[in-house]
Amino acid sequence: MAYNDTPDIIYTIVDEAPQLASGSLLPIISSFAKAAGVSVGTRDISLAGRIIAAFPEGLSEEQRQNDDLAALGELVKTADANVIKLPNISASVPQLVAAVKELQSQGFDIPDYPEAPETAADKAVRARFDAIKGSAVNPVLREGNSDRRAAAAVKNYAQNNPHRMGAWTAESKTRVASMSGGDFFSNEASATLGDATSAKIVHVAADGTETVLKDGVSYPAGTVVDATFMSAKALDEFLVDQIAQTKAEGTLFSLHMKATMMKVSDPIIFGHAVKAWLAPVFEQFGAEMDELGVNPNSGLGDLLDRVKDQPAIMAAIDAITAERPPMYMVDSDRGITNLHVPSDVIIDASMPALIRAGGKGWGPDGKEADSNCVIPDNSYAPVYDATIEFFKTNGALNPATAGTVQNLGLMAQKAEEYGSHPTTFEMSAAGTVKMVLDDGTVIHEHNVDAGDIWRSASTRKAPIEDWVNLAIERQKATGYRAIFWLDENRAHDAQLLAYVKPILEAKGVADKFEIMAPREATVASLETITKGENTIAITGNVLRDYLTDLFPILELATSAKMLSIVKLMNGGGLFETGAGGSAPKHVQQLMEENHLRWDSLGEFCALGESFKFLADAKNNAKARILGDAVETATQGVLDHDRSPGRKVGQPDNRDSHYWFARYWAEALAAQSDDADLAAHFAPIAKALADGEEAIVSELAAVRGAAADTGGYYHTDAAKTAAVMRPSATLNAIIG
Ligand SMILES: NC(=O)C1=CN([C@@H]2O[C@H](COP(=O)(O)OP(=O)(O)OC[C@H]3O[C@@H](n4cnc5c(N)ncnc54)[C@H](OP(=O)(O)O)[C@@H]3O)[C@@H](O)[C@H]2O)C=CC1
Ligand SMILES: O=C(O)CCC(=O)C(=O)O
Ligand SMILES: [Mg+2]
Repeated sequence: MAYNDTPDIIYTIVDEAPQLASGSLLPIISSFAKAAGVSVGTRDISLAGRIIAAFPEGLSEEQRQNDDLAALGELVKTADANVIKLPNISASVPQLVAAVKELQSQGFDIPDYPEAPETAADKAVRARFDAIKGSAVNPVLREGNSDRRAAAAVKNYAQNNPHRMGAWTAESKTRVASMSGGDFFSNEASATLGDATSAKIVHVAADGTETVLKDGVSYPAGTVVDATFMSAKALDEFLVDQIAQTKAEGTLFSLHMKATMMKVSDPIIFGHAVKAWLAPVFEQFGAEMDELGVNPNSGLGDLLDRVKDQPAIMAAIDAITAERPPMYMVDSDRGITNLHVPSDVIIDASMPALIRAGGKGWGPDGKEADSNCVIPDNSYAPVYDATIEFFKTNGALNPATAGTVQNLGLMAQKAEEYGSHPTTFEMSAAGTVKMVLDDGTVIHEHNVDAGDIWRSASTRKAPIEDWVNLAIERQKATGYRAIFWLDENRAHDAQLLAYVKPILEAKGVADKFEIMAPREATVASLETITKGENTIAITGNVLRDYLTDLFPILELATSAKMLSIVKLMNGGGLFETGAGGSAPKHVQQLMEENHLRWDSLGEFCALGESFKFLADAKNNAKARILGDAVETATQGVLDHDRSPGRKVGQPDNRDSHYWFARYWAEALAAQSDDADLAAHFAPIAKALADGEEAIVSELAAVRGAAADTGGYYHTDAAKTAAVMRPSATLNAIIG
């Protein structure tokens, strides 16, 4: 189904906390925009929405949904795109299974997720689910590179209202552990293709049997193509060793992966950790657990659920758990460990939170403790290692005086590791993996063993050039210290540098940029911001992800307040809200005590940018007025401390939207560029001010009791609206 017309601005329907917040904020945005003749439409990219769109055959007409993600994927390749993208669930298998179960319980005839597909029909269903799994939205929408930074108002606020930081001392036992070889980092090979070509990936077993793992992968001219693998044997030895070292050191064992975005490789690595942790149980009961459908890649939570009625297996698990070091917990009250669900501990958010807390994680006893942070691959682990060492030496960062690290990330067109899923394989046998071009040239070749994880990633020329040019623009606009976080000694980075250096030379700006490997760049950036100065981190895709949580969480307490712009390569605009995720813990709190602590500052920032983009792209003067007023309102929310509190009883997300609407209306009423708009918003501003007492008390009245939104993944629109819009006075004004 195609859409007849594209609204001026598209606001995405997502999941969890940001979607709950939209229940309150979006009616305000739509109503204000409409008054200025700006249309705001929605497109559903939620996990539930994507499942429904993928399996129409069992559904009634009313239940069916358009494939909005595919439609948006086309739109972002045009200059017309103006999309506000909120964070969505990048589903791990347990999340996917839970969402399917919920939809089935609501009467949607959706097939079960086939855990071990054997028939052709099951394999086809599985392929449809695999396209929904993991980070399936962002790579489709991100047809541009990433520009993430704190708006000046947000940074100023953070300096004037510094958040609490845990103390760091030289005695901290917290550290990062990574493999000393056999990992993706040490096995990487990289080459730049002169001409457009296609390639196939072939596995040749020791007995000469050839298996084509993938055929017809096509690359435009100038693509940087990498190949690497992680040795399963080296990984297992490393994990066994780290479990033992953790116990000896008296710290918590923690594993930090990105099983959502690295949806093929990282769940396998996570599964190795589950197996290493329960090694004697797998040795003794491997066959039985196989029968019960245990898949270690789905985590300890799923495993325990499947073996809970098997006393012998449960006893073996208890016995080995008693011998293990304590594990880093996701929720110690409920016994949820680091290894329960692969999507619970996600490195970009988990490591910064631990570092901000002074190197502390939560242990099974509900107390904070130092932690051994296991990050098997060495490509980016040095960033966290260097940060931790820096704080051990220098003490925690002071957010009152620290400068800022902005990020320009190479992200477009599935750049680097984040686009590697279709070309990642777990080896079923020992042999050689070859990457063979059309003309027969073998560009990469690795000797592998059974179980090794081999993957190829690629990065296209146009995004690389666009990224370097964006970096030049940003450096020029700010004058900040600008560092390309590239390691001359890493195969992939060396190929990138062959692009970067000539562009900088040709533009006569080579002297404005430094080039440093991630470890050195981390130290240099921390030194810079410690002095109160600012720097731009120009990075690849994974570091974009890691740094845009790490530095914001240290500087601002959260990455939710970030400005996150994707300048689409074909001219459109994609405005992401914040740099974080969908905050499942916030939903839990809303359901239990009707308090939503989600901070919509990211949405406010994105909204302002989106209006301004519309103003420029379509020469829409009213959109500019709306955008300027959004900035004033955002400033008002900060200046008057109207952001949500964390605890029930404090003002929450809904209160912050009331204040945002009020400041927005006041700014629109006060401006003199458009008399009609001023006249329209003057009575609204007055009504919002006059209604303050009623609105605040109506919002406060609902808090404390459980809230029902009719579902978790697929909520009921009317019930959610009732929960998120409990103020009749406010609703009447907004209309
Ligand atoms: N762009 C995207 O689409 C992204 C999606 N994700 C997805 O999000 C889900 C959760 O990921 P996770 O790694 O836990 O990261 P989150 O960013 O969702 O959560 C980490 C913590 O950050 C804080 N936080 C995040 N956003 C806000 C906000 N707007 N206001 C206040 N606090 C905030 C919360 O801290 P506290 O609880 O202490 O209040 C939260 O628990 C996963 O399904 C993941 O796949 C993750 C990253 C990006
Ligand atoms: O797409 C995802 O799964 C996460 C994205 C993310 O964390 C980011 O872009 O910062
Ligand atoms: Mg991230």
